[in-house]
Amino acid sequence: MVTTKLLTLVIVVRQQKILLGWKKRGFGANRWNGFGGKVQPGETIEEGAKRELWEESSLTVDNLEKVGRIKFEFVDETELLDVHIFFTDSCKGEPLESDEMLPQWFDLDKIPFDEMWVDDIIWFPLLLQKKLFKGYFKFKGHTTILEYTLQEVEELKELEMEESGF
Ligand SMILES: CNc1ncnc2c1ncn2[C@@H]1O[C@H](COP(=O)(O)OP(=O)(O)OP(=O)(O)O)[C@@H](O)[C@H]1O
Repeated sequence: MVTTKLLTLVIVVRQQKILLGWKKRGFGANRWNGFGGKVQPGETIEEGAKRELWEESSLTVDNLEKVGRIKFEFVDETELLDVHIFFTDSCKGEPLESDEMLPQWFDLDKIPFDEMWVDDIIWFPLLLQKKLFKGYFKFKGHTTILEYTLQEVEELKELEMEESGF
């Protein structure tokens, strides 16, 4: 049976720099990524995104902008990842290291894509151009993309429809 895990990912930009965290443990360890994790029962996706941002970086934010949604499939695995991606340029506080993440600011033209998930270099340009997007990536293992689709969408509601484009 195929199950789907609901996940969040928050990309923080401030003063022309992007904040990434070095994931110290768990899924995607030893890579730079945005902040996020599993949505818990009883919280909305945006609440889950804010909670993970706070837990992993100590930053707070009033509003997150939803910018994209990507589904990930891994061959020979029965769990799909449904990642809801948010952006903020108005978070508060200073980032602090947590058990899970070591935060670091990067210039926007020096994003360390060679130490990130291999899909990131494909969709980050849309995010940085403030486009809305949806995508699907099929992985073999954790470093090979077998196939993918990535589309800009006009409206947020196109991200809400469960089966659209996937
Ligand atoms: C396959 N290509 C990918 N490309 C970019 N980002 C990816 C990703 N696959 C997963 N992600 C993100 O990685 C985090 C994992 O979160 P993850 O550690 O599993 O969640 P959470 O912190 O709840 O876990 P614990 O309960 O601590 O184990 C989460 O933000 C999720 O969106």
